[in-house]
Amino acid sequence: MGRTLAQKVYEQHVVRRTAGEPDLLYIDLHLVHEVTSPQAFDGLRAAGRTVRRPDLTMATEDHNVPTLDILSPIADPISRAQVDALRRNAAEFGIRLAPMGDRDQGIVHVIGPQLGLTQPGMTIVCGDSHTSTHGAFGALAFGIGTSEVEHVLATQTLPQLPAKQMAVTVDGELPPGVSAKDVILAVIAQIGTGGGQGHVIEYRGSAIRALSMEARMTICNMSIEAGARAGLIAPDQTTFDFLAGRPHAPQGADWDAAVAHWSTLTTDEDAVFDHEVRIDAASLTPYVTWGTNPGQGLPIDAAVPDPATIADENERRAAESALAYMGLTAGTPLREIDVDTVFLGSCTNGRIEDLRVAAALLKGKHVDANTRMLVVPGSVQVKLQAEAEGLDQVFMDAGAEWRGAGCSMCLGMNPDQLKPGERSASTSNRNFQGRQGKGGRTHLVSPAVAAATALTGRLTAPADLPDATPIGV
Ligand SMILES: CC(C)[C@H](C(=O)O)[C@@H](O)C(=O)O
Ligand code: SF4
Repeated sequence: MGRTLAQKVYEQHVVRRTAGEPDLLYIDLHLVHEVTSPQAFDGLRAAGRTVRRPDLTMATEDHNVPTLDILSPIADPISRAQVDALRRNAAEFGIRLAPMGDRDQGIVHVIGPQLGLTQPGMTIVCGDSHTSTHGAFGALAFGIGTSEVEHVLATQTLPQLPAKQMAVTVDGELPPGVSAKDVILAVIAQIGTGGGQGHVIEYRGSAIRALSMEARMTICNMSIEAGARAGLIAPDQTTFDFLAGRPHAPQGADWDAAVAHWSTLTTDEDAVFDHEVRIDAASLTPYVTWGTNPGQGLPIDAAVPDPATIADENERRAAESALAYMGLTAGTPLREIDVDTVFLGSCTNGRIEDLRVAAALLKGKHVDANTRMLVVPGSVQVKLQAEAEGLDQVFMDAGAEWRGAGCSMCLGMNPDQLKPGERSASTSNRNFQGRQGKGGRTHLVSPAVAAATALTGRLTAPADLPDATPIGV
């Protein structure tokens, strides 16, 4: 029987297999950030161990970093302690670190691909659930817990059990103004936040093949929000073109050999998936979430659902409590929901292409008077690229705030937070209660919807804007 891409990459990394025990997988790349690593390094120290492959390990500061005034000491004591601990640990164990102010600093899932560290066919782990992002390159990439971080630091291996296999096939052409973010919000709305549990999802089909690497990363990033262990996309010419010339990409004859190997990384015709989901790209519209989990999303044309019409009792209760927390009334058209904050950024949508889409909509216009917009590049490199293209000026002229790189308002671990009762349209990936600050209310949206919403102060699709010109992404 044929094998899926995920099964091939998995099998290529098994270094020990014994009946009745998990497999031991070799790990090609270990990414580290300040939140989930301090105890892992403490464990190494206590056991008198070293880091087995510092050359396959890379650390960055992202969750706790302020996006303003980055050269002053971090004010929050917990954040400061975590960042200081990472600096000490990286120095002591000989790990490369991109600290605040460094050209390579940024959100861990943005810098890996950007540096060419992330490559097809690799196993990639990080103490962070959105490690699935790297699956966009045809890597098997997943989040791990802190004790597993310690295991990988010490041995460069990880005990694993094979996952179940799911295919999400998106065929056809996305309508103008509908993007990768809408695709993945639609997938999660369809299969639910537990729909991918125990599975690795492979995204396939003509609509996926047509996506840029940035857009593929957006999709794989949110695999975890569907409950999946990982998500991946077979590498192709788009992947190779993205990687060519990046600092850590192979060069010369090594590049040719790598591309030859990467080209073999596809799912066999006769491979069998445990589950298959099909989506018609042409039927998709901009999606927004109305609730407090990423599966509670609907096309922007819809209205806030009435929990009374939901048959499943658990889902009905979840919808009731979501509406209470979100301060929403059943039947309200989604387009009539006012927001006070728009956040463009995160490892889901903080890459250069996301910024370009938003800037194209904001150019020559002004953010609504009662709305603030934060634009936070996912990395210093994204920031520099955007500035070279003049996007920073477009955002600032439109009245948006142009910030330094980091996780920022994606989660309340740094100064960028919503106040209780504030409501955001956010390009991030989680809308859990309190995610962007205690009492804050989050609507997940695409970069295009974020920009259109910033202009009107209420949830808006780009096509709703008076002078809407169709945009392709
Ligand atoms: C802080 C970290 C452990 C967490 C994660 O694992 O995803 C964070 O990145 C998030 O997005 O919630
Ligand atoms: S940007 Fe958000 S989702 Fe991504 S790693 Fe940071 S906190 Fe997690």
